[in-house]
Amino acid sequence: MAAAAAASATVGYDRMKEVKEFDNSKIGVKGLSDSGIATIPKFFVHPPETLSDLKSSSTCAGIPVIDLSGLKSHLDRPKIVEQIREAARTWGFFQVINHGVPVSVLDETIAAIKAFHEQPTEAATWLDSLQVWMSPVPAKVEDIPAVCRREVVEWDMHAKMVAETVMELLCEGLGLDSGKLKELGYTDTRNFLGHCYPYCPQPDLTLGITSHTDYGMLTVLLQNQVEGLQVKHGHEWVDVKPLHGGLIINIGDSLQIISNDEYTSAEHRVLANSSEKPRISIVEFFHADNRDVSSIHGPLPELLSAEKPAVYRNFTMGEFIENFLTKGLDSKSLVQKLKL
Ligand SMILES: O=C(O)CCC(=O)C(=O)O
Ligand SMILES: [Fe+2]
Repeated sequence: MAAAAAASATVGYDRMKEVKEFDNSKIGVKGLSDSGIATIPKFFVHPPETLSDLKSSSTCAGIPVIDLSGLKSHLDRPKIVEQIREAARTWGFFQVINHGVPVSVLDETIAAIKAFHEQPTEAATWLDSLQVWMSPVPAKVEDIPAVCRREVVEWDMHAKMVAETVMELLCEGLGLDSGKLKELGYTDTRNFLGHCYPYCPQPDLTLGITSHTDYGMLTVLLQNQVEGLQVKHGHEWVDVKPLHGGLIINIGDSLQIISNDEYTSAEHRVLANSSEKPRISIVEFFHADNRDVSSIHGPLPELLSAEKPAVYRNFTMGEFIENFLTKGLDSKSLVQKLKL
């Protein structure tokens, strides 16, 4: 990581040794936070270039909020399709409200993930996560921690339903049949992350998650009422204000490519948490079906014409997986690699 390079440049400072000692101590970041430390260990400090613009610089109201209640009436559907299309094109990030998932389910899911993280852990960054593969190789239910098992399984079902609704609208926004993207199997390849960002005493020196784009098709994100998520819009970082009852949707790199740049994946990051309350976020990623590494994806032929030629070359699922394994959360690496 860049932080490693910057920190290890300090003469006489052995970052790796300190990281190792910290790992061996089994205290974890949550343990540090709970112990009431006033300063964070040096190896967490990010380089000046990442720390210089942490504050949101934007004066805009925030990412678009789209009310899905009108879907019950067929008359409102074209208006909602247009709102989703515009948000996916210009922001790559939006919130949906009245999505059909009861607010009590959102609250229970957040409470369960919080309870999971209140158990003793050894997290090694300002972010601690529970990760569960839901499909195509689902975790055995017994493998999901008992404290949040029921809620994780239930959340997966709701997140899938919301993703399906939004994907249908996104298809229509591209002028395609509403089931077109489902053919790519995105609901069959999904993983669940239950993040916890403990209180950080020096939030100006580090980050929860560094800037990245999600690399799948679509992400459904549920957060509690603690701020921290920021989205890049143009050259500005915009705070995503918690909206009780809302769900955040963002476009991943794969969908940017498949839509031939009609939709965009936006860079986002999470600040270290300056609030005493832990920040909880629950993220479900939907990917194109990754079971067959030889399967080929790329800009949908239906979207291409002489005026709109392909902006990306096709790729195999194997190439996609390899890119993730080597590049990790490197923003837009897939988009850049495949650009013609
Ligand atoms: O915690 C959040 O709000 C965002 C997490 C995120 O961007 C990710 O897991 O990819
Ligand atoms: Fe992300």
